[in-house]
Amino acid sequence: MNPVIAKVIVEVPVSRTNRPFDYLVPEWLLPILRVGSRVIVPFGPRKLQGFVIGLLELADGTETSIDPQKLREILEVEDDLPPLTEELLDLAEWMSKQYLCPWITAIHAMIPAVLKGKTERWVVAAAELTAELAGQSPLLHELLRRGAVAYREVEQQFPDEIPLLPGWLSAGWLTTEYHVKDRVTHKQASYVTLLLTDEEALAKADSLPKQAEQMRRVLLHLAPFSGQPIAAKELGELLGVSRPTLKNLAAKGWIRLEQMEVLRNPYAHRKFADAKHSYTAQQQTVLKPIAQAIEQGGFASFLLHGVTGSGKTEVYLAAIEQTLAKGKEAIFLVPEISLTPQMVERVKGRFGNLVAVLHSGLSQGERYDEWRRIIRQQVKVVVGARSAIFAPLRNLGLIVIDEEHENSYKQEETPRYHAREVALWRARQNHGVLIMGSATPSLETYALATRGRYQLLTMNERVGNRPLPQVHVVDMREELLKQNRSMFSQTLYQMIEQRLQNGEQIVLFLNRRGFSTFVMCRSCGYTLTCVHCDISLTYHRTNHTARCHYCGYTIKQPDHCPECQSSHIRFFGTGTQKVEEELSRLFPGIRVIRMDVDTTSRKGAHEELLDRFRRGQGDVLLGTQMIAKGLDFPRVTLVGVIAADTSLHLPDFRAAEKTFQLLTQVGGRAGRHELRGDVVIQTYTPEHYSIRHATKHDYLSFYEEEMLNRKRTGYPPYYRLVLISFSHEQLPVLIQGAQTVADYLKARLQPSTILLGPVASPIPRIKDRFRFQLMLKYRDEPKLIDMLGQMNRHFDEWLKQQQLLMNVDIDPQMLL
Ligand SMILES: Nc1ncnc2c1ncn2[C@@H]1O[C@H](COP(=O)(O)OP(=O)(O)OP(=O)(O)O)[C@@H](O)[C@H]1O
Ligand SMILES: [Zn+2]
Ligand SMILES: [Zn+2]
Repeated sequence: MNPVIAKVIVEVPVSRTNRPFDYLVPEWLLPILRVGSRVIVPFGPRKLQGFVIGLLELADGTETSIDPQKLREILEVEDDLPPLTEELLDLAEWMSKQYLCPWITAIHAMIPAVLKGKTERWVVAAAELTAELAGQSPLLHELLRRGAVAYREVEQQFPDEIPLLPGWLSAGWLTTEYHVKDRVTHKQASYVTLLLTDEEALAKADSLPKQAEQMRRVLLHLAPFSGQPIAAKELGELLGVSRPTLKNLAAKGWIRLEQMEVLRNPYAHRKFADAKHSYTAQQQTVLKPIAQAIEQGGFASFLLHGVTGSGKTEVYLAAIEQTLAKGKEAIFLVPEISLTPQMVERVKGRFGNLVAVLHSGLSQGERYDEWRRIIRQQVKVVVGARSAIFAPLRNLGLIVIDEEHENSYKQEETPRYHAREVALWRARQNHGVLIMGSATPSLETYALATRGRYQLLTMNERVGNRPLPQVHVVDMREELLKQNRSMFSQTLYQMIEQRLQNGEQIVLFLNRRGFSTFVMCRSCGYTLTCVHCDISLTYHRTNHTARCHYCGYTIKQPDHCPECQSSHIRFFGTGTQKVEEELSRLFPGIRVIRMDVDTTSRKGAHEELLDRFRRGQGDVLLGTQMIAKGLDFPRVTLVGVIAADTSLHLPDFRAAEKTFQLLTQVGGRAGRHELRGDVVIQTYTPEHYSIRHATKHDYLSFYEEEMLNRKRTGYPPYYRLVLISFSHEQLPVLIQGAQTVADYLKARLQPSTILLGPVASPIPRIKDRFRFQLMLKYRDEPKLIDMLGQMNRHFDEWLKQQQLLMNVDIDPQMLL
């Protein structure tokens, strides 16, 4: 037998060990060790977890510098099915280069938390384990009797049988599972599985003595369900059989009694309706090229630009259906906040049990269960938020990204990946189709589509020719002149009143982005901006200054507006609670359902509130960003935006884009069905182009105007950005460190690349650590990523000595 060497990425997340180590695979582990397996290896004096990224058999004459004699052995393989596919391992390698992170960090982004945290390993009886086989070993016997045995117990009670486990695993007699040790622990239940065939069971039932009435009843009941686990509780309730009866049957080897974790299905209690329509003309038009691409196979990418309510979801579902018909699998990404029961219902309604749903509302255990169904190849469609892009499907044919412009597709911690980029990589690798959809595509994506990098598909009409809602813009400066100091304009007030009379519903949206951070004149709408950067200055309460967070420009907070001399100049903001109070004061008896971080922190609260609103138990749904998208309520005929400006004056070059997107998306919630809709946007800057174009639902005009701005100011998509941020407890060390890195970069960057900073970060101190940043703007610097990788390695030791944290963010989304 030739020695087999495994290349293992070990769980030490420091870049010094960002390379695989060689280990020898002991013969007894060969049956289950695969590329992608999770293993335990000796590392120095410790035992660590790691992942096998490659296997090498040393046949005679294999050219290698490895001396197997010197290698240490892998101690254990932790799962019967490897949690990572070879494709995902390649992806991890690519991510580690692209996003400058250790391999192990990229791998961790791909697997459920359960496989990282404190977990307890169990050995569980599987389908092929029969009474006859169980006779061979005390452990197997125990397994058949109890269904599952903790690995801890195996080590203590049956140590001699450990080397046999891999063989049994690969024979399908047993599996291993991980149960989370913390409080989100697994659900335990007893299950009974008939191990006899239908006829055998009937025969045995006949042969039983009279006094074994209970046993007979169980056999007769189970006969039609041979091999299927039935809840013991159910048997108890139905047949009135007792626990000892089941134990007796198990001892005879006729049934298996499993005291084990149930695969939780968080949607088990829901009924899903499948509402399939005949496609509209526009849906048919866009589906044609998509269908062709799926039919042909091979990589293809589309941007589906469809106005709100144009039926994009229906297009995605059709594409998924066709992909499955070709024998392939699909990933359907949606932003976390759109992962509402409504959305899940539509997908489950169409594809039923072939769907796994992954989102943060699930407990760790539930997530792990859904993920395990994918690993076991029991599902064909994975719906989920950002990290679902790593679903370990083996035959991926289609990736859909709904609301492609959403921020949440970018992970804001290491690895700082963008799901869109990962999706492109996977679609290419799998020769699959990528569909990105949005009513308000990001500028980056739309620009690429106009240059032919993605095929652009457009749907500019709502389903059933329903009109887009009429948008009314209210100038809040005039309201102030009219002595109206309430947060509701006359227009909005009257429209709310009228909806209440008609028994129709209202969505009120409070833009919380940029809450109270910018300085604005309430008389004329003037805001303080940086003279160098065209970006709003951020208010600092501590010393009453306003500062630019890109270049550091600072001024004292003025007492009077520089434009109109009014003294009503101050920082800006309102909370949802205040709006709710005001509503109750103005409209006594109004039923408000408030959705914000406070009311939705409890698990399931989000769904519950939406459900109440859907059932008509509220007149108003009042909320922040989380109500802006994906919702489809037939009785909503009015959408009000309390203050459109807050997101407009963020110190972020995407402020106008974000505002346009938000206004268009919230507006899109009105009048989606038979009833016509109105949208009221309250603003102090009605002339701003993002508001003007949103009013007319005019994406293209907005796009063109914004592109000109980006070109002028040198921002994406014309330039690309890298944000390098630093933090330290002591300001002098921090500034010195940032400057040192800046000098290093300056010496190596091409002259055309712009380096901004070092300058204090927009949030200059978090948890007692000061923060500074550098920003790179570049157009054409092909070696930049490599160079940043070198920079990382160059400063690694030094940063650690200085206790300085440095973070590199490629194509940053959040500049705060
Ligand atoms: N061909 C069709 N015939 C009839 N109704 C349809 C059709 N396609 C979609 N619908 C319905 O129209 C409504 C809007 O469709 P859908 O939610 O797919 O739009 P969307 O483009 O995803 O909207 P948004 O981007 O605003 O979330 C839904 O209630 C959907 O069930
Ligand atoms: Zn500036
Ligand atoms: Zn003013």
